[in-house]
Amino acid sequence: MPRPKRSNKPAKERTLSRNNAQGGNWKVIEQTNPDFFSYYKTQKIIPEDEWDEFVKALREPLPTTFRLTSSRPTAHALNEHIKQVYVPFLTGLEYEGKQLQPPKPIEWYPNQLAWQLPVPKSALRKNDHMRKFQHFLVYETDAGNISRQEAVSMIPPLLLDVQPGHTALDMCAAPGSKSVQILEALHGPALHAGAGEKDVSPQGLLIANDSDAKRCHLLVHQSLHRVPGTGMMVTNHDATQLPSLRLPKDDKILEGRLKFTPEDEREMAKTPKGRERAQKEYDGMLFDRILADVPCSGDGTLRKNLGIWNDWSVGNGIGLHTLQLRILLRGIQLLKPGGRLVYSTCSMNPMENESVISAALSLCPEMSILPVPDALPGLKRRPGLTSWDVLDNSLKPAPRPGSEDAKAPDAPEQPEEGVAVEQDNDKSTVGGSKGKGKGKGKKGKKADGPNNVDKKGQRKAWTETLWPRGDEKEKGLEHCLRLYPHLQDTGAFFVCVLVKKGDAPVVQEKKEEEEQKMEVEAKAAEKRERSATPTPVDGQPEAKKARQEQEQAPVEAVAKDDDEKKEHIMGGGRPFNEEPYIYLPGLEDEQIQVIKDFFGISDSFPFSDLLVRNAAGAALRSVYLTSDLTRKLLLSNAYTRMRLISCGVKLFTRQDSSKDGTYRCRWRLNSEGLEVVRPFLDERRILKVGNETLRQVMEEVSVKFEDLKEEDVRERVKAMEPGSAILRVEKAKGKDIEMEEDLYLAFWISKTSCNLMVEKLEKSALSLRLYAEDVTPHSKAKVAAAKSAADTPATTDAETAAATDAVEEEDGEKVEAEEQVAKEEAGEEGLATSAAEAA
Ligand SMILES: C[S@@+](CC[C@H](N)C(=O)[O-])C[C@H]1O[C@@H](n2cnc3c(N)ncnc32)[C@H](O)[C@@H]1O
Repeated sequence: MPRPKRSNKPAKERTLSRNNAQGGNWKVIEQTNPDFFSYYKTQKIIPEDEWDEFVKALREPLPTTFRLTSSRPTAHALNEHIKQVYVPFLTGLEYEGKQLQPPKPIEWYPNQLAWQLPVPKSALRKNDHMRKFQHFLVYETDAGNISRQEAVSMIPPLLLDVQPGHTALDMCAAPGSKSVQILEALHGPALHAGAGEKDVSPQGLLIANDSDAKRCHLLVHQSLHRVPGTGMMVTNHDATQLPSLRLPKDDKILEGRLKFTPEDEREMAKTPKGRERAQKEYDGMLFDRILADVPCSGDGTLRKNLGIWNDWSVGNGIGLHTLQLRILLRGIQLLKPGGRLVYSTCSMNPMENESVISAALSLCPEMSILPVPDALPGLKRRPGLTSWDVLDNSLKPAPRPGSEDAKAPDAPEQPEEGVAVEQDNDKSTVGGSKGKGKGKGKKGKKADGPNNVDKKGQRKAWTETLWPRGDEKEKGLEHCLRLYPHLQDTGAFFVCVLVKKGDAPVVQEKKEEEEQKMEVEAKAAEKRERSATPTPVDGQPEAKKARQEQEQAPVEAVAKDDDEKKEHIMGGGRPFNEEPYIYLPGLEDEQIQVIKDFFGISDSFPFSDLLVRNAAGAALRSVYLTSDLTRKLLLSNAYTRMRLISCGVKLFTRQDSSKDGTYRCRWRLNSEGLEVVRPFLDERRILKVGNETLRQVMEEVSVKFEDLKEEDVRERVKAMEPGSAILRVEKAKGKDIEMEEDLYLAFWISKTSCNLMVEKLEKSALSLRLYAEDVTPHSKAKVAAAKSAADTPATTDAETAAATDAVEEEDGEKVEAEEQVAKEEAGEEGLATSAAEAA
């Protein structure tokens, strides 16, 4: 899009008109900050002759960017759909007298699977064609086929070069856009339709970690569910203290084990015999790939986080330097010899970038920077700095430890940890382990607090690692990548690719303090598990007895217990109140045997990798599948030690109805796990239907057997045993589209009717793609309600407004709605609900 003409008005007015143009009513922010400009001019981050262009770009709104979930079978078809349908549809448009540009592929993104749309938000909302496209983006995002992500934020995972089979760690992962990219890479590249089946479960492992528990849950529900993987785990540690995880030297020691008990954990951590056993039986886990996308001051996000213009200070970056360095150093310890680590920030400040890298390289001679000049052809980048100044908040040289300046009584104190910003997703939030909250560390001029004095009550000196050491050229710091807004109309970013020598010695750091913390966790877990596990009766094994009792008990009651506030387990000084993960005894478990028979699951399915999340270790509500490697980890480390928030793929969910007698198997296949389990199923639960039936079940909440239009489908459904099934549509046809790949959807067959078991938004996305409109009952009801409430003139307005609101909601509100859908749409009860909904 041609940029709106810049006027010569002062910055304040310019900002106001920009906000109005975007349809917002934010408070006016002056897009200027003299300290910011002087600081970066002094640091010479931009050549003199590019400065004005750089500043101009910083003041422009950021274009919309998105990428396709490359590992999904639909990726290429959807990309073609954008090219063939939407690009022509969005070409030649005008808005307020200006030409609007259609989306264009991001040049350097592999396989042209990422796009940039340089159109102001107001045009997206108000131009009819653009609004339709926005609608499409919203639904495909909710369905997990598209991720809205800042272009430069896509770079670190690409340079990490993750391959299927790798073990990867994302140290600061929330909200998760880069973790999703890593998972996609673990899956391997998407296959073009018709290229045949591929293993849908990613090889290898990703541990996505974040120190903020709430953000960890966001990570699970908002991001990782897009690329369900049996080798995915989410943990909640301070990345500077990530524990070394054990892996068994010989798998035999895991035989017959269903969990790693807190007693095991305590023994291994505490007693000499236990330590000896740990050394004999286990290795510490190291990773092939590590991403350290650390909390940072975020001034690279100025184009969308306008508040940074006001809040920016030298101290914000300096205050995060030590935390960033400590995270990087822990990452280096956990990296395999020969492995690759990518360090990145959305900050332009050398205090958070080159100085961190330089210090780490001085401390870790086994590491070096990998030059990547040929990676991502088309990406414009600038080299890393090899010299910089450490300045205080008055932009004067800061006192270097040991220098005369530092000893002076009026030497400025080092700022505390500052404001950390997260760069991804359109809604930005302030993140950071410490230094959260605006204003903290601002201007770095707080009065002496406990953090600014050492144990002897002396003022803390500035950190030596902030300063360049003079060997930055030899260290190859110019091989770092600096991405700036004026180069390709993006945000700013810093990326450095580091590699560890293949023959580097392995350092398994073990802090006593860390072990003590783990012991406290283990004790608390033990206590909690004891109180949650029913006492054994009649000499039966605990888990079996528990399972039998629980099976007889009404599930509602169990569910209620599960939901009750759980005991907090303190770990690292922070609460940890997650349920344990316990493996089921494979086919020895009665429920799993029922599931196997009902769905016709082949013997080659890894039944021993199925687990549950409850202290009783019984199949009560959900059954998950993990990879073999995940299983080894979970059976060698207590979940409390791992601070495990989530792992594996939810395959089966218990489906209860008032008429339980109707169903031999009360378990339904989860949409999320469908692709994982499908290759192991025989034909008994697969219902092949044509386009007519597909349209029917898309339009109705539930369809009675006798109303099914396709006769053969009607007969087949009647003959099938009630319960969960999979709908298969070969080459589904819609308005102007014929899908190349077969469509598989979770389905439910009750006694007299049947219905889809797909999340509402996912159903809407599919409908839009197939029929170019949302034909689902959910959308109809919503639009009707919106129409009558607001007397909205056009259907599309209401739909788009609702959809736009949905994407702009806080991430946390977009949680998976499957259970609710299941309750509403399943069986006879579902019919009643749907009737009410339709009414
Ligand atoms: C820049 S954001 C990460 C963005 C993420 N990589 C993505 O692509 O979506 C930084 C994250 O670091 C987390 N964080 C802050 N301090 C941390 C620490 N000490 N250990 C681990 N995570 C930390 C914050 O909660 C925040 O989610």
